[in-house]
Amino acid sequence: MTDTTETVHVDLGSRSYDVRIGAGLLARAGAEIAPFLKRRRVAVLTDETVGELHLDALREGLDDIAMTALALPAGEATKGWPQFSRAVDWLLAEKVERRDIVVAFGGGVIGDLAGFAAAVLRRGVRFVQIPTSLLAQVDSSVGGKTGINSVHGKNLIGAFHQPALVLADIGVLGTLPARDFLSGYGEVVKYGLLGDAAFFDWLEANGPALAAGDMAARQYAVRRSVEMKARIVERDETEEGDRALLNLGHTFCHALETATGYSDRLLHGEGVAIGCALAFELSQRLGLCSQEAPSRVRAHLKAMGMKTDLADIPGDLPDAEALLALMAQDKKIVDGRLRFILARGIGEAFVTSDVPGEAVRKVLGEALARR
Ligand SMILES: O=C(O)C(=O)C[C@@H](O)[C@H](O)[C@H](O)COP(=O)(O)O
Repeated sequence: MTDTTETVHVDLGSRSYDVRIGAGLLARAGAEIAPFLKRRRVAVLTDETVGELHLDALREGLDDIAMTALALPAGEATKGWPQFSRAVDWLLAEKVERRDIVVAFGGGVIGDLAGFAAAVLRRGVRFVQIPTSLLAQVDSSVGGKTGINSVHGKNLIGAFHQPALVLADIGVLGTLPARDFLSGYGEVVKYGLLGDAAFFDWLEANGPALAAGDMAARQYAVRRSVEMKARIVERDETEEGDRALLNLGHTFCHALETATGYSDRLLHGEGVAIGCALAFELSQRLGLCSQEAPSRVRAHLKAMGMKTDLADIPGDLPDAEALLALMAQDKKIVDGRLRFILARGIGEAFVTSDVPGEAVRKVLGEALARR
């Protein structure tokens, strides 16, 4: 079989690394990781679902590299202090040393938590991301944002810590439940919306095939997303400016995730999709883009069977004022002023602090009224 693995290099000087994208990478994990090892052993953090489905395959792929593993409960609720301290204590009990490699084997929750554990363990050890969800492959495994949630908000505790290598095996996406796959698709659409109108056109045409399992389409979507993310992260590793573009939809999303208690009511990528739709609605309300743009965003998300609005979130939600208060914990805030990612059209996003609170309140109020 021909090897169709592609490599996206993330050029960050001494923190540079490759993102390898293809089918069958799990089976070759040992050969891929070996050059980074000082001794032939790795400590793997995973979740119970991924562990059950794929840990044996990873163990086999690692060949003679010894593997020890801890499986945490699956789900966003794991991304907090209790499971984080459990993971760090386990890594210490396993005698993971500074020159060793920690492997984050799972979706965004595991990648963020394990990356943060690696960042603080013995003041920093290297880690390899093996993302198993679409969301983690296209987004959270790349760029070095690691962390956990606080009762005050999403991802408020963490560190920038770049991985040494990312292995995105698109073959494992086949075991994802449809809801999780579509949640990850929310982040894929984000890339088209923020900076590549042609990619959004492509997604409108190919999104259904991608969701149905077309491997070539999946590989292209993962590669294009990672490429876009890599170029932005290279320009602005620690989000002083441009990197905030990757936060399109996230100011709304994080407030909604906090409001729904990081529960099954709203998955992260679902919140991103709703957040992108609201960001385009806000842009239109401020006269920045045409009415056609938010309609096209919603139409595509709907055609993919995704959540597009606050009305699609089950259970109670707080009022617009309370949601605005949650948004005020956003990490993009400067001098008390929220920064938003708005758009002049599809593929034309930009970062601005110049957004009247009243306009945001109105967009949220109207969205709540549609429930
Ligand atoms: O990598 C980034 O930069 C992003 O903003 C990507 C986001 O999609 C991702 O969810 C990120 O973890 C959110 O970052 P945060 O700084 O808003 O917590």
